[in-house]
Parts: sequence; C-alpha cells; structure tokens
Amino acid sequence: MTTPKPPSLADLRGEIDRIDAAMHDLLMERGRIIETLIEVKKTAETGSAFRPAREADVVRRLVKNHQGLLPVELIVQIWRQIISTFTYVQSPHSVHVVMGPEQEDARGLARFHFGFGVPLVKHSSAGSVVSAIGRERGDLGLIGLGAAAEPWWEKLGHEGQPIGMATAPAIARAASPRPPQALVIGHPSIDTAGLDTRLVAIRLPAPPKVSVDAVIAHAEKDGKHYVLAWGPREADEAEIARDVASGQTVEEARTVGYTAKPIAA
Ligand SMILES: C=C(O[C@@H]1C=C(C(=O)O)C=C[C@H]1O)C(=O)O
Repeated sequence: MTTPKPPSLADLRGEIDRIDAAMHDLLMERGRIIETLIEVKKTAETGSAFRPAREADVVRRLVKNHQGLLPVELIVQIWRQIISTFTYVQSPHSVHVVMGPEQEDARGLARFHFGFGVPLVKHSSAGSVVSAIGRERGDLGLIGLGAAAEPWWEKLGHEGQPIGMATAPAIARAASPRPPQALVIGHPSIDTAGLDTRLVAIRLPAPPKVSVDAVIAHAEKDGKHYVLAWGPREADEAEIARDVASGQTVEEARTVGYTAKPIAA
C-alpha cells in the first residue's frame, strides 16, 4: 500500500486561488442584491441607508459561528468594512469624527468601524460633531466616550437633533463587557427599532458612581454632574438613572438614543 503524497505548495496555492475567486464572486453577488435592495428600501425618504440594528445582527451571527485560527476581530473588521461600504454605496455620506492630539486613536477606531470607503470629516470638539449631524441628516458622527471635557450628549435627542445609535468597536473581547470607546450618532429619522439597549442622559447635583457598568461617559460643568448611561431598552430612564445616582436625587434622566449591546467574544 502506498501512503498518499502530501499536497504540493502549488496544489495548496491552487486551492487558495479557488477560494479567493469564490469569495470574490460572492461579494459581487452581495453587491447585486444591494442594487435591488436600494429600490425596495426607499432610502431617499430618510436620507440614510444606515440600519444599525440589522448591522449588529449580521455581525453578531458571524461571531457566534466563528471557529478556527483566524482572530474573530478580523471577521468583525472585514464585515464592518463590507457593511459600511455597502451602506455608503446606497447613500453616500460622511462620518464626522473628533480628532486632535487627545484623540489619537479616533482615526483608527473610525476606520475599524466604518472601513476605508467612507470619507471622514475632522472636528475639534464633540459639540461640533453633534451640530454637523443636526444639519446633515445622512451623515454619521463618532464621538469618544469616558471622562469628557463637556457633556456633549446633553445636546442629543432634542427636536431635530441627532441621537445615539451604535457603539464602537462592535466587539469587546473581555471577560466582562468593557465600556465602549465611542458612540455613533445619526439623525433621529434613521430606524432604531430592534436595538436592545437604551441610552440615557442623566443630570445629578453630586458626583455619580462612575464605576458602575451603566456609565459610559461622564463630565462636570458649572457644578453639575452629567452622565451618559445605558441599560436594557425595556427599562425606563428612572430605573437606569437609579443605579448611577447611588442614592442622590436625579435632576433629569432623558432617553437620547438606542444601541446594540456590543458583542463580547
Ligand atoms: C443592506 C442594507 O443596508 C445597510 C448595509 C447592510 C449590509 O451591508 O449588510 C446592513 C444594514 C444597512 O446599514 C440593509 O438595510 O439590509
């Protein structure tokens, strides 16, 4: 009996070529579906093709099925690139980002989340990004979370103003969910049905308990304390604020958007 000969390098490269061609064919086929979807979806009515709940579902399913030596972050990165570019071709738009010496990671995060097919517009403050999205209803904004110089999220959710609709990165690899690094904001006419998490702007007379998982951004201004918090969509604002306030009176708690819970791999 002869032992089977191991495949040659040329054989293996032939297999890789076959797979690459099949992947390319499938991407082109996805593109043809999008061409038909443009007509069905009537994007022109809202001015944006961005559907954050659908995007989160697509990525969550891929992460769930992923196996093998390829890091799952790469799968997320590839699909974020594909999805963002297919969103862009349906309805061209820009992503407004705060970029300065203190936000050196902002460009990398924006490219990880939106890919390279979407133009970035640089801003020097979060307030300026919020104003830009209020004017340009098809555009999206990306603003860093955590300790903030100003409570920019207080501007969200008012008549005609943007709301939160996603967080970035889409995947947080950690044992417990880490706070997301940035919030994606968009025009309130964009469909946010199906997003499972509520974003709440909270105003307090004294410092909040910032260590709780519900706090994703916080700032102090003129002696008042401001928090951007998140919790289950089915919970009301007061319930989400209660965790953060740790016993003090909540002066205001207002819903300023929704998001999908980041995927924890
Ligand atoms: C294709 C769609 O449009 C956009 C692109 C998506 C994609 O490429 O999978 C998903 C959601 C939308 O942001 C859609 O609405 O299904």
